[in-house]
Amino acid sequence: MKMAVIGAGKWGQALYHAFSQDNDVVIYSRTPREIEHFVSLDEALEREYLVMAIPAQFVRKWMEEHFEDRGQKILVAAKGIETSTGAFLNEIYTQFVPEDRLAYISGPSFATEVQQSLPTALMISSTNLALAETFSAHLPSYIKGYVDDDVVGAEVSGAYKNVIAIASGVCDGLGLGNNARAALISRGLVEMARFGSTFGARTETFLSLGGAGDLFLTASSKLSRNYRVGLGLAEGKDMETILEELGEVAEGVPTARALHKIAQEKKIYLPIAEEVYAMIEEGKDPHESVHDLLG
Ligand SMILES: NC(=O)C1=CN([C@@H]2O[C@H](COP(=O)(O)OP(=O)(O)OC[C@H]3O[C@@H](n4cnc5c(N)ncnc54)[C@H](O)[C@@H]3O)[C@@H](O)[C@H]2O)C=CC1
Ligand SMILES: O=C(CO)COP(=O)(O)O
Repeated sequence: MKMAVIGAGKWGQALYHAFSQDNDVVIYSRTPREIEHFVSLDEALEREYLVMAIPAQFVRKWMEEHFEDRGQKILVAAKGIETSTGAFLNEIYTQFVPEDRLAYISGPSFATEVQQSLPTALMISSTNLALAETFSAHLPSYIKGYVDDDVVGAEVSGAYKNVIAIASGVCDGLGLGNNARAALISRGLVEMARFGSTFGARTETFLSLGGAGDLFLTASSKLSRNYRVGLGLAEGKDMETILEELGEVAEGVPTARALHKIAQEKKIYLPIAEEVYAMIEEGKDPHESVHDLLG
């Protein structure tokens, strides 16, 4: 399969490594990189299959400024909800490409482990199951693919788990123990599903690799950038310092802002996401947030 990965951050490079096992793959990013098969934007857009690994908050601008529809089939690899509009990624991408040419990859997948070819299982979701199957069939042997057609469920799962991961980092950073973290993750899963059902997601999707699977992974490991944001908040660091020290994207931060905006507009009860927002945006004391969540 002739593919191009667009976006050469950790995840773009990991997916480039993965798909390169059995396919003809090139990679492009706005910042030139010393990567084999690094190509120009035009060469990348010429490929029949694209993997879009641009972070969620930058997708709309990038598509407006650089994308040319040449009939490509697209695998969306970012996880997040656009802060400025509350739009899910499928709502953004479908403004540029018909939904039957869009698929979304989600599930428990630290880029560093995918880059090391460690065993991984992922979900590929599309309203066009044949397209999801095509991308799944071209994954390398060390990644087991599962296909599904609940795009909204996959997107909400992938975005929301990052916010719960921040809360989990706060919990562990405060030394509240395993019971507290397990309770937080469990209630976070319920909150994700409640939010997703508002937008037509299937509840069982939140029990899938893209839901519970990715949540368990991200909310329990220092490999997660979002979890590390939570550790920083627990240490009393301000967001500017946390993000500067992180040096990488933490999608849970802008997504928490988006969830707050949506929760206010649609009157949805999102207690954990709202506390993460209060800590991120209003500098709320994490001890107070925990007290209010347990209260
Ligand atoms: N790193 C991981 O383990 C995984 C990340 N993801 C998702 O992949 C997406 C990308 O994340 P990473 O590659 O990990 O981030 P990263 O922090 O490693 O890289 C971010 C990339 O985005 C680029 N970028 C920043 N601003 C941009 C803009 N305005 N326009 C275009 N490109 C811009 C940067 O140059 C950088 O290459 C995120 O949505 C993340 O949630 C999904 C699964 C695993
Ligand atoms: O999505 C991921 C793992 O599935 C990566 O999580 P972080 O963005 O928190 O590092």
